[in-house]
Amino acid sequence: MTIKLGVPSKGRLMEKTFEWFGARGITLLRTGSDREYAGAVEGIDGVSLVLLSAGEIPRELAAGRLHLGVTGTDLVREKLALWDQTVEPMAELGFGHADLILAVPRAWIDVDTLDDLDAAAASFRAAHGFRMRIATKYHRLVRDFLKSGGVADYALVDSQGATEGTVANETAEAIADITSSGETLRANHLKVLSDGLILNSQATLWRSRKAPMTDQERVTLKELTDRLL
Ligand SMILES: Nc1ncnc2c1ncn2[C@@H]1O[C@H](COP(=O)(O)OP(=O)(O)OP(=O)(O)O)[C@@H](O)[C@H]1O
Ligand SMILES: O=P(O)(O)OC[C@H]1O[C@H](OP(=O)(O)OP(=O)(O)O)[C@H](O)[C@@H]1O
Repeated sequence: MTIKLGVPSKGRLMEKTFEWFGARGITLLRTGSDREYAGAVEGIDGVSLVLLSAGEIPRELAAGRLHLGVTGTDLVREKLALWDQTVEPMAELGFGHADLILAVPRAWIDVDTLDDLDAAAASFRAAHGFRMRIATKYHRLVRDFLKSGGVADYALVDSQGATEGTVANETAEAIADITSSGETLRANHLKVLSDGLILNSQATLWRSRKAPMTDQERVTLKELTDRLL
């Protein structure tokens, strides 16, 4: 029986996570061919590496199938309703920084705040006969944010990628997505509302509150976290 550590299976998050563990004397590596999602942990016994999509790590932690996992704050808050009852943040890793924001077309010169958006939403509905559409993959976070901001007259449109393109493609009027450098927003003629920051996110090491452990696994987990934190 081993402690299961979930890490994003590709891209920037995987590479930076490998570096972060490596700097603490724990080597994470992919094994097998380039395309095989198999991995190993060196430098400590009793820990196995599970490579999977960053978006699936919250669910696996909550289900207790992973003991530890690395993924963004945004994905944990979005995917887990009562996130603090199922997972515990152990360390912010200092990379994967991104802001979840609400943005509208730059051409909407009268819309700079949530209050303005609320007013624009009402006139949009009156003019078009349907609700202003906001494209996002962060349904829970956006709904909660708009509720607390007093905006109600909108419809969410699901967008799992290239979300900033939905406005030019006329499938949405506004978007809520992650931004880092701001390049993608600029290139798609969008601007962030002045009070449109929904969440600051970064890559974080999480511990499952739900994963069952044997006494030996408990000892291994303690040894691992002592070395990492
Ligand atoms: N441009 C960016 N800069 C920094 N971090 C980002 C950026 N885009 C996304 N992230 C972060 O990276 C993490 C993974 O996001 P991503 O959407 O790629 O995961 P995913 O849904 O698992 O993707 P996939 O299904 O393609 O594996 C999230 O926590 C997100 O905040
Ligand atoms: O502010 P920037 O530095 O331009 O980064 C923001 C972009 O990065 C992410 O997309 P990603 O490249 O992961 O592709 P996706 O559209 O498939 O999510 C995110 O969804 C934004 O589109």
